[in-house]
Amino acid sequence: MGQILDGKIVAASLKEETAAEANKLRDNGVIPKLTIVRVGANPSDLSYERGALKRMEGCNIATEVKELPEDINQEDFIKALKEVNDDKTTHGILLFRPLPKQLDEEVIKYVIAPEKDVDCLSPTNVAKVMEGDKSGFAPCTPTAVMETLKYYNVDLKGAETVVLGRSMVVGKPVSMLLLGENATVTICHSRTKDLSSVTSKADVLVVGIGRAKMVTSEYVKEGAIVVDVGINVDENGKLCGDVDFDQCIEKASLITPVPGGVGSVTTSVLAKHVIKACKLQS
Ligand SMILES: NC(=O)C1=CN([C@@H]2O[C@H](COP(=O)(O)OP(=O)(O)OC[C@H]3O[C@@H](n4cnc5c(N)ncnc54)[C@H](OP(=O)(O)O)[C@@H]3O)[C@@H](O)[C@H]2O)C=CC1
Ligand SMILES: Nc1nc(=O)c2c([nH]1)NC[C@@H]1CN(c3ccc(C(=O)N[C@@H](CCC(=O)O)C(=O)O)cc3)C=[N+]21
Repeated sequence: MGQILDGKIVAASLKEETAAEANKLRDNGVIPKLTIVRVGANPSDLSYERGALKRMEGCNIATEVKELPEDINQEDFIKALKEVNDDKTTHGILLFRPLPKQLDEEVIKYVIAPEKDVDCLSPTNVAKVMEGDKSGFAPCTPTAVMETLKYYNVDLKGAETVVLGRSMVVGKPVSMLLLGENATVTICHSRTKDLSSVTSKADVLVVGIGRAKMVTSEYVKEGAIVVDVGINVDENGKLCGDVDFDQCIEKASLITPVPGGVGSVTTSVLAKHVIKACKLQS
């Protein structure tokens, strides 16, 4: 029977450091601030927004939500985003993804100011993640995975790690961050053949696929460390991960739950990034 990797403890530890930094900045007359740009009122955006606002408040970081109409056109959206770029009181910008269909992310990603881009939309920040250049911003969720492993002293050097999922939000960046810690990284996706035979070789398995409880015990090696990034709603309307926790905890040595795992660390990383952005700009 494995042990639980408690995201709430990791989040609280990060929060403490970040709040202290925010207070130092405030003592010097700088008020760190995150501006959230939300288009429409998608439930998953709103649930992340609630968590983020609460976390910023706990860290003494100011916030503003710029709510834009669901049907806003590309030109008006870019104008609004540039206003936030130019707003001297805003240090970090969070843009919810995916954007509605009429907005072209391929264009917009070049508009957000890289030094305020705390969740890694800008190609400048994506490139820094690839290069292992820590001066930019890696996306918050993959960083939360790394912070969780670090807090629990998981040694990644030479470890056989398997990442399940290859999105730009989770799978690809977390693979680069693991590589940066000298892990051996295998990336799996929907076309991977014989998926469970690949994942069951992993010392550390990171899962972000958006498929409720798909990862059952045959995907997991005895004694493996399992990190579940998934946030889904199960048939009873309850939050659940991509990993079947009750099955996999029997085999894993360490495992993150949902809720209370990586998801709870994400907003603390966001706060940490706002402080980093604020220091870069003041
Ligand atoms: N904790 C947090 O703060 C956050 C959590 N999430 C959660 O993480 C999960 C992943 O999100 P995201 O990366 O945005 O999702 P995407 O839908 O963008 O990507 C899913 C990835 O998983 C792969 N995949 C899907 N189904 C399977 C399958 N049956 N077998 C193997 N691979 C599969 C896809 O493969 P292919 O590329 O071949 O299609 C794709 O690479 C979701 O549950 C989401 O809610 C997301 C963001 C933040
Ligand atoms: N640029 C961008 N980055 C994101 O990270 C992003 C996004 N856009 N768009 C929306 C989705 C959705 N998302 C959620 C994260 C946490 C919860 C959530 O429920 N969190 C719980 C904890 C869950 C847990 O403990 O695992 C909480 O904060 O209390 C929900 C949704 C992020 N997203």
